[in-house]
Amino acid sequence: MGVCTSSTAQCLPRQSPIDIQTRRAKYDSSLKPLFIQYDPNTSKRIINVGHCFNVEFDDSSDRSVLSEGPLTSHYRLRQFHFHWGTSDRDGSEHVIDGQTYPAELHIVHWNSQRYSSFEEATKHSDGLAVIGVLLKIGEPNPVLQNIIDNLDKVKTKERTYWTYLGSLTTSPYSECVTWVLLQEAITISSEQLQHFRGLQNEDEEFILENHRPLQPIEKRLVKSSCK
Ligand SMILES: CCCCCNS(=O)(=O)c1cc(S(N)(=O)=O)ccc1C(=O)O
Ligand SMILES: [Zn+2]
Repeated sequence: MGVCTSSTAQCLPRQSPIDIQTRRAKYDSSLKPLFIQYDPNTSKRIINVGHCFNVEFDDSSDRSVLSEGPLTSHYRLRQFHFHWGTSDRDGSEHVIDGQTYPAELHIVHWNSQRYSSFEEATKHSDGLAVIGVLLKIGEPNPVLQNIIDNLDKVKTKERTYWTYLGSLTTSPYSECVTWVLLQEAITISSEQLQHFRGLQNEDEEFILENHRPLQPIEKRLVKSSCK
């Protein structure tokens, strides 16, 4: 079955991002800890894609993978990128109990256990898994400064998360993403964040913001890995 990219009779839309209302999130004791294994040597390049910059990884083999948690397959690291706003007041895509954050990191993985390519995976409801990490203003973050070589250090030993079924937050908004949103935000300094707004698109205009508006949760349930 193809991925529903619009609200059709047989399925309600599952668009992202959403407002995570923590009191409505349901603890699911069957949710296991995430297994994250990243090899920083698989990082390939950083590329300005016009609305954002992506740090791309060599995804020709399962050297950097995500599994366990809410997932029933292993997912191969593809790229990571950030979303931000025109000021530190907002910029994250997901919102927690109505609270926006100044930015959000998305670490994109595709289901290499079931599908032969990233492009093929995006056509299926279990094709992608994206880890969302909220960024709050605080001390300059050395890891962010050198995130490419330190992706491995982004892993924290015990991490709790929310998870729900959603979509890409950029066109074509394919409903192929299992979202795993870490409950612990990491810090970025306002000065570091200002560098993001200095990026320019193909028309040499500054990319001042790139976060999608909230989408209706419909009948979806957000699960939590902790009580
Ligand atoms: C059918 C083609 C889909 C391409 C989606 N690519 S992606 O790496 O998953 C991605 C995800 C996202 S998101 N915010 O994780 O949904 C944003 C941008 C991109 C991108 O293409 O740069
Ligand atoms: Zn994103």
